[in-house]
Amino acid sequence: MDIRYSANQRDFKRYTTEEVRQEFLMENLFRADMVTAVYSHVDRMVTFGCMPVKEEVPLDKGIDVWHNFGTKFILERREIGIFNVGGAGTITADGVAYELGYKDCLYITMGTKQVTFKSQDGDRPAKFYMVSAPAHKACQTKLLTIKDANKVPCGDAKTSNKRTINQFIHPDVLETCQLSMGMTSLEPGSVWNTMPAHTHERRMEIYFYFEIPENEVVFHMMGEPQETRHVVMQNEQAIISPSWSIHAGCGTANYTFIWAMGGENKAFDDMDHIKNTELR
Ligand SMILES: O=C[C@H](O)[C@@H](O)CC(=O)C(=O)O
Ligand SMILES: [Zn+2]
Repeated sequence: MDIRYSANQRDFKRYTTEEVRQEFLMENLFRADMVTAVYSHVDRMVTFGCMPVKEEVPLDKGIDVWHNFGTKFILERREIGIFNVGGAGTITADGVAYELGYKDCLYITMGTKQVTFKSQDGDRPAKFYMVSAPAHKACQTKLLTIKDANKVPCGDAKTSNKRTINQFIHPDVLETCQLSMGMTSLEPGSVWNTMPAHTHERRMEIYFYFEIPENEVVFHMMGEPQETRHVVMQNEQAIISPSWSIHAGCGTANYTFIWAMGGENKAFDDMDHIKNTELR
């Protein structure tokens, strides 16, 4: 399994482009009938990707669970949030089947032994993007559609950041141990997410960019507010943001992204905003 040990903000200042990418960027998440997993030591958050084509693929396919997690099954002491960013598919969790269309989300509780993924049509495979956090109690496994999400319109076309934050796995919608996840959609002509940028010392965050049109990219900004770097990201790539790092992006076209957070608290608005003019 791809393991990322936490990098600190002092050494980060001296990283080359390649070192920044190796440390934080996650590529090739969706490989046919495989599970890709990246274990980050930042809050022990694990990012998974699975694209079932011909097979029904178990979450632990190709993963030595005892070696990497020290448990008998992956969700023995973990919870997970899953978004489908591909064709229609089915997730089966301990015998219960959940149908997920495009952009539907499933939260699966700690204690779930068997999780498998299947596509309805292998020619239009489902793509399951997932983030898992350590958990300490069982919550309710729940399917959340875009209709169930708490919608927060924000930004403005004048500042090129008109967008809707869809809060799916969020305290107002669903109880979890520490995971929160949602999806932010930018309107055509709006390309900036987040600004003004923020950090949240008490949580880490992972961004997964998708719906980036062909030949377009997103310049993802990271680093301490006064020591920023950018990572040029392509469609369906994800990036880790430690608590000390801003996380904001500017696309060469509009796009959508899924954010996932874990750490000390679940208070969505617990952010330390940085004035645009104070960034360096
Ligand atoms: O801590 C919260 C996260 O960074 C995102 O929800 C921000 C976001 O989706 C946006 O403003 O575009
Ligand atoms: Zn954030």
